[in-house]
Amino acid sequence: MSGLIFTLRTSSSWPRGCLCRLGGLLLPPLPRNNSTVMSSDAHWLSPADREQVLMELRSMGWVQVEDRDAVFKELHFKTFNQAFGFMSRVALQAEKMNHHPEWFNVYNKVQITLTTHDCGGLSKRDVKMAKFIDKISLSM
Ligand SMILES: C[C@H](O)[C@H](O)[C@H]1CNC2=NC(N)=NC(=O)C2=N1
Repeated sequence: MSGLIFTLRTSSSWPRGCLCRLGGLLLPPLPRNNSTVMSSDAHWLSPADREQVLMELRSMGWVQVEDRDAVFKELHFKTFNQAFGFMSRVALQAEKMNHHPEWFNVYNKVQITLTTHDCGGLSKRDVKMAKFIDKISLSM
């Protein structure tokens, strides 16, 4: 039986998992787990949105991570208690949003990386979480 056979593969040069290539076509991100459909805010940021959002995040001290589609920020607090209190509030928000930071804490410093694993890159959820983090850190 003759017929066309297409293979789905993610483009190597694009943030992992964000776009699939079907021949020469670029398809929107596919949910990692076929049984669940990602909510719209867990989808990869569009190129137009990215530039605007990254400009805003950079103005708040976030930087882009070199080898992955993510943003990073290091926060300093007066004491460990303040740092941990900050982390507790962010943890509750992470559970509420079902969107969790990658973070590392030493004494009064908290290093945070945000990216959306389900789409392999930055999404609106990362932006929402970054803005929440900035708001809470300023109120500590
Ligand atoms: C199964 C669970 O809903 C998913 O793994 C959620 C949990 N927290 C998450 N956190 C982040 N940063 N990215 C995700 O894609 C994500 N997905």
